[in-house]
Amino acid sequence: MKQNTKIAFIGGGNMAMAMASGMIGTVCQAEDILVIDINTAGHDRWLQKGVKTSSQVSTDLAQCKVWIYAVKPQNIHEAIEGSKIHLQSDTLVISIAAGLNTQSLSAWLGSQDNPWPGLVRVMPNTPALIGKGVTGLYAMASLGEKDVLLAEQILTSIGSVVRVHDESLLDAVTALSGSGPAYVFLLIESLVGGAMALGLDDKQAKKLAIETILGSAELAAVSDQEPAALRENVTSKGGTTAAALAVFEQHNFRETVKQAMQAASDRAIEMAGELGKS
Ligand SMILES: NC(=O)C1=CN([C@@H]2O[C@H](COP(=O)(O)OP(=O)(O)OC[C@H]3O[C@@H](n4cnc5c(N)ncnc54)[C@H](OP(=O)(O)O)[C@@H]3O)[C@@H](O)[C@H]2O)C=CC1
Ligand SMILES: O=C(O)[C@@H]1CCC=N1
Repeated sequence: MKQNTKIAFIGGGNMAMAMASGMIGTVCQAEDILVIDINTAGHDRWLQKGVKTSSQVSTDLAQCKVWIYAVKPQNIHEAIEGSKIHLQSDTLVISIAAGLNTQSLSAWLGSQDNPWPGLVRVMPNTPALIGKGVTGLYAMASLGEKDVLLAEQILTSIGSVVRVHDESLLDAVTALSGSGPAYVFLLIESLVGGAMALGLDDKQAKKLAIETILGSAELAAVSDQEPAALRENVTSKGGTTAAALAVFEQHNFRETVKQAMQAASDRAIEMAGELGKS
C-alpha cells in the first residue's frame, strides 16, 4: 500500500473502531484516517487515537482513496446518498454491512444504469480490535486486481482474509465468523455459569473458561488432527467428558448450532430484501 493512502470510515461505531485499531501502525497512521459519524457521542474516542472526525461529509472525503462504509445496514442507503458526490473515478469502496449485496450498493453509489464498479463487500468480525479478526471478502468482477489487493492488504492488517467468488456465500460467512464471536462469548458465559454452580468463584471460572477456549482453538489451528479426533483424545471411555458430551447430544447441540447459523443467514438475506431496493 502506498504511503499516506487516506482511508475514510463512514460510520465510526464499534466495527469501525475495531478495524481502525488493527490498521493504525500497520497499514496506515492515525492521521491517514478520516471518520465521518453523524453521532458526535463517539468522536472523543477517535480524537484520543489521533484520528480526525467530522459529523458531516466535506471535500476531505474526496482525498481518501479508500472509503469504508461502516454504518448499520438500515443507514447505508442514506449514508451513500449523502457522500457519493465526493467519489473519484479511482475511489475503492468497501462495505461491511451485513446482507446488503453489491447489486444494490453499486446502483446506489452510481445509478441503476451505471452501477459503481469499484466495490468490495466484506464481512469482518470484532476480534479485529486486537488484530485477530477474520474477514470474508467478495470483490465485484468489475474491480481491478490492484484494488482487490489493496482491500486484502488493509484487511490483513486486522487478521486473516478468506476470499469468496460467489457473493451469496458471504451470508454463510456472516453466520459463521461475522456473528461467531457472539456465539463464543455465549459459550464463555455458559461455562462460567456452570463452573460457579459447581463452586468456583467468578475470577477462577472466567480464567479457566477463557484459557480453555484459547488453548483448544490454538491446538486445533496447529494440529494435523481433525477437530473430531482432538475431541476423541479428550474423551476417555466411561469418563467425565463422555458424560458431558452425552448431555450435549441429548439436547441436540449440533442441530441447535446449525439452526442458529441458518437463522443468521436467513436474516442477512431478509435484510437485503427489506433494505436493498433502489
Ligand atoms: N458489530 C459487529 O460485530 C459487526 C458488524 N458488521 C456490520 O458493521 C456495520 C456497523 O456495525 P456497528 O459498528 O456495530 O454499528 P454502530 O451502530 O456501532 O456504528 C455505526 C455508526 O454510524 C453512525 N451513522 C448512522 N448513519 C450515519 C450516516 N448517514 N453517516 C455517518 N454515520 C452514520 C451511527 O450513528 P447513530 O448511533 O446515531 O445511528 C453510529 O455511530 C453494520 O452494517 C454491521 O452489519 C459487520 C461485521 C461484524
Ligand atoms: O449482528 C449483526 O447483524 C452484525 C453482522 C455480523 C455481526 N454483527
